[in-house]
Amino acid sequence: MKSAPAPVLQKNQFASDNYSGICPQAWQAMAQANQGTAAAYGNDPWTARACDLLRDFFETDCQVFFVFNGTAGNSLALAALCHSYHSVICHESSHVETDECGAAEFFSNGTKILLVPGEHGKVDLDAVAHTVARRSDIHYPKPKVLSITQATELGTVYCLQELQAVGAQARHLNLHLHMDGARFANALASLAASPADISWRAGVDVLTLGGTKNGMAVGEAVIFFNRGLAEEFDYRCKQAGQLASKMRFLAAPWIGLLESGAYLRNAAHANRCAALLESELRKIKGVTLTHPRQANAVFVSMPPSLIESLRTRGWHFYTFIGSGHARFMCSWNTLEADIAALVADMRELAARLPDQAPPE
Ligand SMILES: Cc1ncc(COP(=O)(O)O)c(C=O)c1O
Ligand SMILES: C[C@H](O)[C@H](N)C(=O)O
Repeated sequence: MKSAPAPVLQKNQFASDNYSGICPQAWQAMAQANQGTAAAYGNDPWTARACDLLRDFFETDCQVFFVFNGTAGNSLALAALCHSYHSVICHESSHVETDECGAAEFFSNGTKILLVPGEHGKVDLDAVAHTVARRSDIHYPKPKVLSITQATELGTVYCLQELQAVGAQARHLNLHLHMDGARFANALASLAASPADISWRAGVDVLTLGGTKNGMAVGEAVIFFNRGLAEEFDYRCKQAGQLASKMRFLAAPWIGLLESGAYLRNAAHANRCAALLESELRKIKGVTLTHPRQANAVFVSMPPSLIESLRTRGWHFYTFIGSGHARFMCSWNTLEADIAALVADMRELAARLPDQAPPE
């Protein structure tokens, strides 16, 4: 018997940008698309418009597909880039590895995921080269794809030069380059660069572009800059249950966010909130930042007793990502009052702790 559904939370939380609702621009766009009947399975005007807007956004004639979530986007994209006897190289803290329940391996019929380390969630390019060069015998799953996450799972962002180095290394090693862009908007806002420069111009072949965490109800875009790799991807989506019959309602929010500019504004707001939260948390005894805050997440170490008392006070936050530090994530609808409330509780509860060195 399933437990009762969790109640609607009375205050904004910092567990994930997945906790947030639908932003006004996405909601209005869905309402605007809800006019009468329209052709199904993507043959509607909203889907066509959203695809064109994304081609304008990235300044290139890319192939665009809409899927329901990021796990589908990542795993189907990776499956399109390699065969079952290949391997995909990604960071040891990547979502593909840690939080997609083997979807990439499943949809590619067995492609092996090979993990590399790297500081603060970014792949170490020497480790990537070693993973490719270490073996060339028939028994080794031949590396075919390098997958990176931008912004990373640990709240950091590859700068333009780092992305260019990743792209150059992927080309040198004859690897396709996939980008998990669940929080691409946050990276874009952080870098103040052009979408094209931090994607295909840096060498990205396929991007899973996040919409859900940036204010949409549901929906990610799989964008093939290397159009040849998109061949029959539509069939792959259909077979995986990722071809929406009422595609217009996945596509319309993209129109709403891109035409209004909310796509970037939402992410910039979340990043600013995280910067404010970071500045406040740095002042609290026993709370130590564990990764540079470069997007919308703040990672801190703190005493287990403080973690427990914060949760008892009603705060939701994850401690299972990366090396298990606490992640506080801001979103398009985070308010300064939410930050003030969290910081006040944390400061009060931390002050009650006996003097102790922060955990390792
Ligand atoms: C880095 C990253 N990639 C991909 C995803 C997509 O996951 P989901 O399938 O839950 O939309 C998430 C989820 O939040 C994520 O954090
Ligand atoms: C970790 C969890 O799977 C989700 N991707 C999030 O970032 O909140």
